[in-house]
Amino acid sequence: MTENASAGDLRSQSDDIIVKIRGLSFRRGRLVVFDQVDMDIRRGEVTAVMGPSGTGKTTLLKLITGQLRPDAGTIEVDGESVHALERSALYRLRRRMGMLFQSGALLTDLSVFDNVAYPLREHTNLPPSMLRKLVLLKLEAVGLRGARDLMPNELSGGMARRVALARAIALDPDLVLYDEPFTGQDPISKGMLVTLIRHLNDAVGLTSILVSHDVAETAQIADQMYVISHGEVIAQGPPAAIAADGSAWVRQFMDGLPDGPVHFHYEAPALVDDLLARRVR
Ligand SMILES: Nc1ncnc2c1ncn2[C@@H]1O[C@H](COP(=O)(O)OP(=O)(O)OP(=O)(O)O)[C@@H](O)[C@H]1O
Repeated sequence: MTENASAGDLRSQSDDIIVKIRGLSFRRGRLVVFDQVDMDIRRGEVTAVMGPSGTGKTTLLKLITGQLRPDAGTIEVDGESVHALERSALYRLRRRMGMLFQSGALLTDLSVFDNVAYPLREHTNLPPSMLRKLVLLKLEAVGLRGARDLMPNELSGGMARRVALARAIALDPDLVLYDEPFTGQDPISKGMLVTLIRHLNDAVGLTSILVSHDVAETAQIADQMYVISHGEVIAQGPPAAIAADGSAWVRQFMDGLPDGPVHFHYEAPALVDDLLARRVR
């Protein structure tokens, strides 16, 4: 074995973790969103991040992509410390991350084909014939090659989400971040998206981070799950281990119980004090 080969072998073993989060702390004013959080996202897997509403799941994705900066701690993506990178290096790293955000609507004036072609036109100088092939392959991967000429307003919600997914993988990212991909979908579209996320992850060789409230759907396809609440990781492991976790926090979330350690009310003074206070707001 040559020196290079052994170095490569070593790298492939230690590179098992593609996103490494250590001691992550982040506040929004007085609100502690994350307090000394550690997480490992393993390469090639689907990792779900779950937790009650407002617990910081979207914030976590924005921290991973460098849109937000932690107050303390580090986030490494493929060995690169996201928040230590110069702007141009951060943009290069971001190109390796596909994002399917809930709000990531399609460009309404562009056809399905042109929506998927958009990142390729922006970031590459591919000749048109090559670009066409790539776009058709991405659309084929989400089952919508035949819909290439439709406009976004001619698509169902589920189809639009799939086109957005084709666009998210247009630049062949290593990592895809999904923020609530199932929101607003009917059960059939939801089922289709669930299958598609798993299938793409394995067929294209991606790593997926999936933020979702949909416990059943997510548990179906995740290799690992993190449950976060009140700024901390309260459970982690494969779905079967989380399902067997008896802690009240985890049970409340996994079983969708309205009552439990997580309160329905956002932190506030006692209602009677608030109502009697001589204030205008
Ligand atoms: N721009 C902002 N300014 C101030 N506070 C914010 C801002 N964005 C989010 N927050 C607060 O940070 C916390 C985490 O928000 P985040 O959107 O990450 O939660 P989430 O877990 O994704 O919620 P949901 O499941 O409801 O989408 C919330 O309490 C929210 O009110």
